[in-house]
Amino acid sequence: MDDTSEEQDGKAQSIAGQRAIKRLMVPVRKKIRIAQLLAFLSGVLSIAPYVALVELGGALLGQFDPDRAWRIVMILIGAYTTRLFLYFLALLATHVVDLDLRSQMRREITNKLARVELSWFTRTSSGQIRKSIQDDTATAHTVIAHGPVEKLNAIVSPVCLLAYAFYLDWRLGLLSIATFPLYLGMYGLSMRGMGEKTAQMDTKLARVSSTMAEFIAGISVVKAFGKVGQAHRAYLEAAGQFSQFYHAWAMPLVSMSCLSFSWVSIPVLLVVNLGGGAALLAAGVVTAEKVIATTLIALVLPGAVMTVAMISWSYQLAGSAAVRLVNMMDLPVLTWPEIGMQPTSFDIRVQDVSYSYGETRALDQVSVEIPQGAVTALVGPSGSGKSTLATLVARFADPDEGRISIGGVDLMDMDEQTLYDTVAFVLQDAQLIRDSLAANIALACPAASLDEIRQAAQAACIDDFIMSLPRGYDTVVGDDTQLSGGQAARIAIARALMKDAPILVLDEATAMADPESEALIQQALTRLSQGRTVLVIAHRLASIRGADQIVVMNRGGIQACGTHEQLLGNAHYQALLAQGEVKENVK
Ligand SMILES: Nc1ncnc2c1ncn2[C@@H]1O[C@H](COP(=O)(O)OP(=O)(O)OP(=O)(O)O)[C@@H](O)[C@H]1O
Repeated sequence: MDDTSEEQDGKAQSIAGQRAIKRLMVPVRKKIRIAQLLAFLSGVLSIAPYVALVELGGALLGQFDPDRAWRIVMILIGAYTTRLFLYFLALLATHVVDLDLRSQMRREITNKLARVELSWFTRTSSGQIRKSIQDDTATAHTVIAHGPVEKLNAIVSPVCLLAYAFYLDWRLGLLSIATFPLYLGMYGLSMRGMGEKTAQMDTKLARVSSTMAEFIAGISVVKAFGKVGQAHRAYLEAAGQFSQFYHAWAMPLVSMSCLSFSWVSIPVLLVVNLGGGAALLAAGVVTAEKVIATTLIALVLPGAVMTVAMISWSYQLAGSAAVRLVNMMDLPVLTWPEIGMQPTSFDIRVQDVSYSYGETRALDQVSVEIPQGAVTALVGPSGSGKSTLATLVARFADPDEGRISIGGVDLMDMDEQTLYDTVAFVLQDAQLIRDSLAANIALACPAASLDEIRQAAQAACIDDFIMSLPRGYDTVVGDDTQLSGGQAARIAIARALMKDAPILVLDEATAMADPESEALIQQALTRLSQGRTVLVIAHRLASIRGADQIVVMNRGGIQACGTHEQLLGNAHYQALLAQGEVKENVK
């Protein structure tokens, strides 16, 4: 991507970020307004010390009046305490709002995740989800809890102070901002395009962290093949690009903003305000206390501009986080009927089903009948749409076109409980949870007794292994032990056996298992398949030969359907067998 399109992209991201922040704040807008009202009042009261200074000067330096001086001090203390108290209340209110909003967003996202299409999880990493729920909600903190109050205070306070300086004497007022146009002009120039640049920085940083994550995730393979240099090149390139971009952006920015600050540095402000003030004093048009008050006001004004700039930048930084949060909240969810229909038989009918992942058409007008109580094997080259078809039957997503029904009932007319009581699946990635082996097996029926769990484990050929572990069925996956792919697959089969659903969607997870483990898995699968409607993504010739029906897929369509013997004359089927897309059983 060239610099101009990156900048345009950055601009669009920056606008989208600010829109997303506004959208996130909608539920708390009223409360934020109340906090801002408190911050406004506190900002107005910031003039109290300067008013007191001038009045005290009058009471002590002019006609000496200790009672009046005392009253002024008391009023000053009261006003100053009230200012601090109001500011404290405003920040307290926004922090409470922030905590509420963050927990509301986290709850909303987790509720969403519970209803989102299961296929979304296959294309989204757990790292991305964790980042949104944990980090992005925390990034939003500055713009919810601090931004609205601190920015308003940083604007109201100097405006009131300036108004008071002009009220004291317009010439002193002008002196207090004499160098400001130069400062603001140069500072404004240095900050040009800040929003776009910040969005670009975020994109480049994300690239650095994703290339780093890819490099670390694949380090063992990369090392084993002696390609370390090649693999971390992507990371080095991303880091180099970020460094060049940051250097090109930050160097002129830093020098320009340093130059701009010199116009409001303390010596310059003192020379201008005290020098000019002394001249006016000598001319007898102002008093000493007024000169001191306006000089002090001039000294605090640049800080306020800095605060506004810093908070504006934090809004830019929070923009990308807000966009990710809004995207999560807007995820499309599967809808389920309140009262679902119950299938009375368990044959599956796929009618004219099409499904695309973005631009990729994975299934194109697929129709197939999967008879009850029989084993149907899906075979086809890699990418032909086998997994997509199998997961649509388990309603991981809804077809773009066409319908899938079980026992004549459209999947969309079944409630969630009925569907998942009817369909169990064992996929390549066994997905064990960080809990005891017993809990992993009894996931679908937590009330199951240890005896029942052991029966399922025995049928899945994994009981012996579990009993050999020091903590047996209490062994916690991930903490006490790590399981091999074959062992995890058998736990998943035991889990499906316990669930005892009439339909089984199966991706033969034997590809990576050793021969002994493969034989055990095969034995377990045979037991699991008995008496059920089975849709299996087959990787072995043995399971294909034994299947009641073989569906040959290619490029998202069905090429042929029949038994092994019937298909032997089919060119696609022969090609699959010849190319070894399905392998001989090792048993
Ligand atoms: N999450 C995804 N995002 C984008 N495209 C995808 C996704 N999953 C699959 N595809 C694409 O959809 C098509 C069908 O993929 P699918 O995984 O269903 O095929 P498959 O026959 O099961 O392949 P394999 O045997 O390699 O698992 C392929 O072109 C694939 O690249």
